[in-house]
Amino acid sequence: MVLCPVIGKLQHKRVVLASASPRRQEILSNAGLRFEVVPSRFKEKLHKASFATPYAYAVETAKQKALEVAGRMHQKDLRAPDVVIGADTIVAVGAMILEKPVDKQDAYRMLSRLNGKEHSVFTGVAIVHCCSKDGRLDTEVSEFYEETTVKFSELSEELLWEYINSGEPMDKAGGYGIQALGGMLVEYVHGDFLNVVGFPLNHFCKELARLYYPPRPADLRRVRHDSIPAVDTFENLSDSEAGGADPGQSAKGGRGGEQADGDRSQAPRALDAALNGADSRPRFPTGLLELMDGFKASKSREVGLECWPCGRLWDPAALLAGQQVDGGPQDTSCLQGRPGLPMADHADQAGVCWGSWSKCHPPPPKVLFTACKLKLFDVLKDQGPLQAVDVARKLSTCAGRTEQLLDVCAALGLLEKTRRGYSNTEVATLHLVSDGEHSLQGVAEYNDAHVWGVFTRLGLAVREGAEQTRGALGAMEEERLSQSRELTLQFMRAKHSLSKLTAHHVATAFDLSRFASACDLGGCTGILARELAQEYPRLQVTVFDLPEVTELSGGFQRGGRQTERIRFVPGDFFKDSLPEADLYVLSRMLQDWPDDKLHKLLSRISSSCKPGGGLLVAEAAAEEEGASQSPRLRTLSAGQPRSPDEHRRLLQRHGFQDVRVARAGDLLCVVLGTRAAP
Ligand SMILES: Cc1cn([C@@H]2O[C@H](COP(=O)(O)OP(=O)(O)OP(=O)(O)O)[C@@H](O)[C@H]2O)c(=O)[nH]c1=O
Repeated sequence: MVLCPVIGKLQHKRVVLASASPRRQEILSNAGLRFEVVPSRFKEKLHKASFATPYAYAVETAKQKALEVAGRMHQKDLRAPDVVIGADTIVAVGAMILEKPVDKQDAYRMLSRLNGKEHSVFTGVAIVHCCSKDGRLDTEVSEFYEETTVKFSELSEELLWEYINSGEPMDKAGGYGIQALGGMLVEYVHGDFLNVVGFPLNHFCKELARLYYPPRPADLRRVRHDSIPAVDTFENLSDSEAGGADPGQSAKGGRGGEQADGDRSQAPRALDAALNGADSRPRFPTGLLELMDGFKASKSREVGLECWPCGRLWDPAALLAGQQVDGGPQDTSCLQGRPGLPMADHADQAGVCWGSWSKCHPPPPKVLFTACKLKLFDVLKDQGPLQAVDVARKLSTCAGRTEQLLDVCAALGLLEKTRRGYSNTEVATLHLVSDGEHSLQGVAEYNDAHVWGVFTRLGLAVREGAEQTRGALGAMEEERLSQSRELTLQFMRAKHSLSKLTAHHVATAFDLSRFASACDLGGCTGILARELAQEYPRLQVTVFDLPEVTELSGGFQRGGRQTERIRFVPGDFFKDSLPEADLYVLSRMLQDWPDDKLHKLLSRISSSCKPGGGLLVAEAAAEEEGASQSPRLRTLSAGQPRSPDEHRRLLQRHGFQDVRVARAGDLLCVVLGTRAAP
């Protein structure tokens, strides 16, 4: 659940918190914000007397902290983050400003001043939007402050010293920490508690709402005269209705801003839609995954050898040569009879005669993989729109070939081509930029480096009758396991990025609150475990995966409260005993294994599962009984999707009853069975 969808507005931006304060980091990460921490080096010694009010001092200090970090980061890699957040908390007794005590005596002086009295805590916050153009850093600063009143009880000398000797006052403004032992000194608080702790989260969200959702004309008539939107406005804003403007875009009058405003003035923001759709997760990128993945389906049923655009016939063995086309000269003559036909339409046909199509033209997945490998989308994200020659210069590639690559990417809907040059489309910004929260670069990398190779061998294999699809994929799996750490990491990155897109759907397809513990078998980097822990506050989750995977999973973790309830256990689910759990989870696992292994795994789970315990299975959904051709979500999976009935029978065969099936997120089939008494 996202309480404040406006936080999601920062989701696809590179956000930096310019603060070393662990409290600020915790407040913001608990709110669901993803950010890097770069403590500011700005020395907090502005001349206090030159400020008319204590809060003006706090705001200016916050701003200087953030600007210092933006400038330093820009200088360091000529690339500033998108947003830098700075904050400064001070305690004010009248006009006197108290910051962090320098030693115990100083702490004593401060606490004595606060003793038995009311004081104000101000936190100044600066949100700096950055943009680098032609090596120059441009910034737009939004700033605000929040005030909270705190009253201390009458405290004895002895108690004050005891508190000082606890060490708690030293890194805190005014010499106390209200969130810990210092809470005992406080008689009352008026205002935002988190503001005292170091960050006014509520006001921050309102400020984001003000920046990212400028008022609609209709709202202007009834807006209140303060600049802050009413409390109930930001909680109800939805990202899913294309409603959000980017402050950068709206300032520049860019297309995104215009579109958003246009939409909003026509359709009043439905409260319902906002509440139901208040989820900052992006839509499932079906088209993109099909593009990355479609070659598996087409290779698997590759019998038609007639190229759709040109009608030429090809030998299956020639499919192997399909890989060579991305560097070599292109034969595009067969497209000439159909001028203007988008490449994507050719790609659609690829399911019928993919191999021959790929011989004539660079196959779309290869184009995509090559563009990712060259970091094309990263360059355009930071510096686009760019002309082909400029892209070629930045990538150190051949200008002519780069233009071809850009044109194909544009035809595939990954780039937009205008007179100003090429820029990323929304799907590319979301999923093809390497550092994006929902980047699928890992999938592209893995498919390109490994899966492609396996499937290009498949044509030959089918022709010679040597192997079946699963055999080929089994070989891939063996290859994966026997190879290096880098290969494992590549696989993990791919699985990690896909799981981010599906985990929420899997975790919420059924109400799992009756289970106290869960074990995610083959849980890899723990993305689903995290989602489960987040959804079910009392659930303890074990991630069980091969030792080489659990060993590397640490690199994928980020903090947060849920992590305390997640543990990683190394092991092989075919050999080792399974960790005890009320609920076993297999997410996008079953398709990976040939039938013998699949039944072995299910019977091992069945024997470990206590009566009343559960098994949750999530797989790519087959469209209907027997229909199993969709390449959707088959990424990293070997076999064919099963229909809901096939899943039901599978679980029943292994002792699970009351099997329920749900479609989740359109593309997933999630199945929950309860272990019957033996
Ligand atoms: C009153 C109060 C303050 N604080 C902490 O006091 C520091 C203020 O100092 P700052 O200069 O604003 O921040 P910093 O810690 O020096 O970090 P930076 O942002 O890098 O300057 C911040 O930590 C706050 O949490 C608490 O943890 N609890 C409280 O009740």
